[in-house]
Amino acid sequence: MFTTAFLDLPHLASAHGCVQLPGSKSISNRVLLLAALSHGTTVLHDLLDSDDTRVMLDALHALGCTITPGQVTPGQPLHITGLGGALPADAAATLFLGNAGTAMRPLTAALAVLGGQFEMTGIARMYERPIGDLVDALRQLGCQIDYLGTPGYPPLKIGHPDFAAHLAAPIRVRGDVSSQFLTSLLMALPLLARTQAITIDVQGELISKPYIHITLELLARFGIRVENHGWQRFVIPAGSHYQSPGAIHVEADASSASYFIALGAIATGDNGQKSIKIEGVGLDSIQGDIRFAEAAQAMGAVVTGGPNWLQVQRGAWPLKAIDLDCNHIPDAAMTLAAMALYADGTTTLRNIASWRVKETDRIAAMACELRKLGATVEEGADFIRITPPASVQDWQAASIHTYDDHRVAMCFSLAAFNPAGLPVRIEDPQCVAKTFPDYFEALFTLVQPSVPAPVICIDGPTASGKGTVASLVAQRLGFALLDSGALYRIAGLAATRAGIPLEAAHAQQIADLVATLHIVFTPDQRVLLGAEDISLAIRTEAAGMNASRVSAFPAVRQALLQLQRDFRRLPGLVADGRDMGTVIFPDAALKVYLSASAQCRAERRFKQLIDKGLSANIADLLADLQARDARDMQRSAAPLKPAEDALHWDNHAERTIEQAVQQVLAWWEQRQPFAAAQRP
Ligand SMILES: Nc1ncnc2c1ncn2[C@@H]1O[C@H](COP(=O)(O)OP(=O)(O)OP(=O)(O)O)[C@@H](O)[C@H]1O
Ligand SMILES: Nc1ccn([C@@H]2O[C@H](COP(=O)(O)O)[C@@H](O)[C@H]2O)c(=O)n1
Repeated sequence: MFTTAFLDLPHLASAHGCVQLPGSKSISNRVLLLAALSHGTTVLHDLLDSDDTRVMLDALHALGCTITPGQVTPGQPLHITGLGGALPADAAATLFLGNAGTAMRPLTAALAVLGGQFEMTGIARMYERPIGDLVDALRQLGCQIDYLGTPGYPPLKIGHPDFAAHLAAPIRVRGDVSSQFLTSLLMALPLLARTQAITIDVQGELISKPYIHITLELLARFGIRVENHGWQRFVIPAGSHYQSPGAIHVEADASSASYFIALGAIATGDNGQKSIKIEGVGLDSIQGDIRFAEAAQAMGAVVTGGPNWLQVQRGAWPLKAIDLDCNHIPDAAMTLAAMALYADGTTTLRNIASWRVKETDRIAAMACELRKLGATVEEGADFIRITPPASVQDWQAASIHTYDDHRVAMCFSLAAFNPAGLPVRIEDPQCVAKTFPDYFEALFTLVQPSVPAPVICIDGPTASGKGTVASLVAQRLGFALLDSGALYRIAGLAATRAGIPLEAAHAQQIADLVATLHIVFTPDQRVLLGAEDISLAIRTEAAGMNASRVSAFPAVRQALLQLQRDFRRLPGLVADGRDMGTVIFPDAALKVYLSASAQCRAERRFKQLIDKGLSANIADLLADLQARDARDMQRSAAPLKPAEDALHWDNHAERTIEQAVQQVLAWWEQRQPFAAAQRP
């Protein structure tokens, strides 16, 4: 997951390939709660691991469920032993539910029915998301729920219920604000239906019926067969009780599929040879958002599918503008707003009032961000109308504010295919953690940029600070990192171990050896040669000197050339070394040359070694680094020198690491088209 302040998507040209989607959030949090309320142990396969499922799991732990392993682990099922429909009389807990509506609402209902002393808390936005209609419905039953802040909104305090004389009458709940209120009652009230049927009457037109469909399907898997009377009355039969189904497989998230369906419609090109294959969810999905596929088809996508997969290609281009009631696909409909940027006219999405009370006011958010890109947008209480930028010149490079809303972030990644060749900046990209933590990584495996991914080169002599600065710049931008010196160090180490003299006469032998090496840089910055961790072995001063010797051989440099260029990937690369800007990436978007006096560098290296617990002597270090400088600068092959277009930073003794990092980032920012004025 990208945890950077922003993520710059370079302009993207096309897409194709296969993506395996993470589990559905709606299904994951429902089955977690249903398993927790049941008798017996449920084995859950393919659960989503995200912010919203994590808060649910934490809450269930706090309530006393046995859960192994303690968290969602890729490829491993999760075993959850339920509470058997009851809590100890003295049950008490404060539950933090973040911004997860699928946790706050159903847990509130279940705990209000089970009784205890609970505080239901979350982040600030959760306290702006209404829950009053659910609380009113639960109070009709005799549940004890108090508001701890603004009436009608979390945080809440739950006590022990008094059901005397309340169960016989139908429970009334509004269905026109959020279908989660009805879902919550449908999941909680079977706990009271052992001896008598419970009836729920929906007030107003029920919105988002497909989500209720998911709830009913999953309830049936856990032994609760609810009668559905025309989506206005639901009856939980007497004698209902939760029973674990044993094992459940969670479908991939149909809402998450919408971004990749849109990607196929927008970016697979006209010749019909490329496509996006989506695995984990098919046209027979129980999730309502699968009907996004129909909306995408109406806009021109060619969608085929089977039981557990979808395949999408571009059909009509430009896409066709549509006018659609989106009540049945409220979440995925946001993706249509992004597709509307590529349509042949004005697209209107109607009946989406629920957008106003989601993670953010989504109508306002989408309107604001689409306008930044150059679209003309009209918004109403329950609709949005989008006209794409009138011409290529009307597109603007935008820094997209994401409002802590995963769907805003994912939708606007699609704007990187704009016809104007502009990059798109996604602010706070880690908001996708709510449902799809690795969304951008998945996207990057499918897309091709219109020009090679951007590179920032940081060259300079030994101990000038390049490695330190490059690593921090890469972290802040979410870019990959190439420590090219490590490759020469590995070459020197491998040759020495193989007994090959580090002399020009053996250069080809060393180069041949280098070509056979299996080198891996791990995400936690360890270096593996085959299975061996050589991170420390290559960091000695002797290894640096050997690297300097082998690096003077053109054959060795040639053997490492493509390996270095292969580090270039989306969203970008920071490369440090001696010839990054002059030889390896001559087209780099930014080249920086770091320098510092030999004395300053020797002192820094001395401190670095002492801090690592290694013995060192400044005079020896100074002599060594001067020898290395001389060899690196004087060799004929790719000598150390600033690229002609490099920017210089004197990293002298008075300057801090952070100053150097800020300077490089400032130079980088100057080359980006995102106007600071756009940011709210
Ligand atoms: N202003 C600064 N900028 C960068 N590094 C600094 C600075 N001040 C102190 N240092 C320290 O200098 C030491 C040397 O830095 P670093 O290892 O990044 O250099 P390098 O140029 O990559 O060296 P080499 O090419 O030998 O790998 C590190 O311990 C780093 O923390
Ligand atoms: N692009 C590069 C990088 C490094 N070298 C040589 O390797 C030696 C070790 O590099 P460090 O950055 O890890 O200290 C260095 O002294 C250079 O001789 C190179 O030639 N080209």
